[in-house]
Amino acid sequence: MNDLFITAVRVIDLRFPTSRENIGSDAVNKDPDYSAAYCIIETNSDLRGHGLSFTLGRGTDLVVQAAEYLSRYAVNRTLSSITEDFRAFARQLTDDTQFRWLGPEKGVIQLAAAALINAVWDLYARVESKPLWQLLSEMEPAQLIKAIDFRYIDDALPPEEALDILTTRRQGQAERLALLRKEGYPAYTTSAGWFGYSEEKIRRLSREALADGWTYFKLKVGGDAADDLRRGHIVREEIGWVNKLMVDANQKWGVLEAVTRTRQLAELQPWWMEEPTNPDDILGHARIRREVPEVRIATGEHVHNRIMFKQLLQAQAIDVLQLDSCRVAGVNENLAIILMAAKFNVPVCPHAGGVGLCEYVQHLSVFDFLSVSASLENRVIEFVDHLHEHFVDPVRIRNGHYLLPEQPGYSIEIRKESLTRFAFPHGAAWSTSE
Ligand SMILES: C[C@H](O)[C@@H](O)CC(=O)C(=O)O
Ligand SMILES: [Mg+2]
Repeated sequence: MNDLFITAVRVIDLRFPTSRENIGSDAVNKDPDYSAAYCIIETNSDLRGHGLSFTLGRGTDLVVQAAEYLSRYAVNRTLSSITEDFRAFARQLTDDTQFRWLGPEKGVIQLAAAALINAVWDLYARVESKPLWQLLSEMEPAQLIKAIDFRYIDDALPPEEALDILTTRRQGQAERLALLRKEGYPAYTTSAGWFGYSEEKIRRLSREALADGWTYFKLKVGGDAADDLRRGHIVREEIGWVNKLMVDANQKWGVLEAVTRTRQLAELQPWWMEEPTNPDDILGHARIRREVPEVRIATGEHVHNRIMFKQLLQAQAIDVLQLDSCRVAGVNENLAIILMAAKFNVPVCPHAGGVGLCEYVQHLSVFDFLSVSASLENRVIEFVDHLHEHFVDPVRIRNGHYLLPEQPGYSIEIRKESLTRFAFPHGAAWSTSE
């Protein structure tokens, strides 16, 4: 296909009123309206690129504004001028000499950069007529390396080592792909255990999820200690002790309280304890992990960039790395993080509790398995059973596994009617009391 020319970027403030049913609630984020700054890249052809960054409602307008500002680096360019030097494009977005003061590489501008960068990858994959995982896993290792910004991480992962991982892991790729085609990628469900759900609802949803074939379950904790344990035992009564249960505190505690509470929760035999404390507290995570060795420690959904992940790995602070497809600066930065995790031998289990995150991360995990880690051991992708009906190419789950996405792109395109109805504040979902 001839090179595409990017003519415009539209950014939409999209919000779903999930808080009305406590969907997505946790001990800290008690009333999330799953939302997104949603980017559409227009071109001189019928092809468009779609990308979003996940938000919780209020503040989405700030990410929209930031993405509108950053879109100047994509408009009036050919697609190939970006993809041939993808690292430079990502750097333009994350390193604008004035805008970067608002970060750098964190918060609103990082989310905005992610939405745009992911939209470019979506467009690129559509042009190549491949799902993103396939585009990535068929790219030459050297080409992938060219997309990664090694600044600030080459002390832990030099580009030559990353290249070596990608080159050696090509071996066996066909067999691994055959396995995924047959069985899918293992997953876990969070949808039974939201913080705002009653005990009856948690029991019923755990039972239903078990009947649907789920074997890994996650429960929100961080409330009253006795309540957390009681709710945990309800889930255990339903799923038994062979199936896996993870607990997620969403940053609720200081380090000392996290140590105490994680020890108490150990009686539930959690497969991991997630976000026990503030995500910026790398040494705090290391201490919790050291002082409660019987429980594995997971974090990542609020880790802003590859530099923080580098330190979590160097400090031996985590057992499970939960990258987020649009908290860091899109696919490019996630490639860096996946490669670092492989170097440190820490499994990646991506965060997907939000809108569009399941659609995104399935591609990253499949790529990880095919081209980087070459392992499924201790690896599961999160699944939440909400809002998939709004996607043109939604995730497909069978028996607790993600099936391989087949359509070209990054699976993130939202249906036109949904874009209209849930646009904030004038879409029908918000302007009328439906
Ligand atoms: C606010 C989100 O729903 C958050 O609770 C998701 C999360 O922590 C997870 O999926 O893990
Ligand atoms: Mg979480």
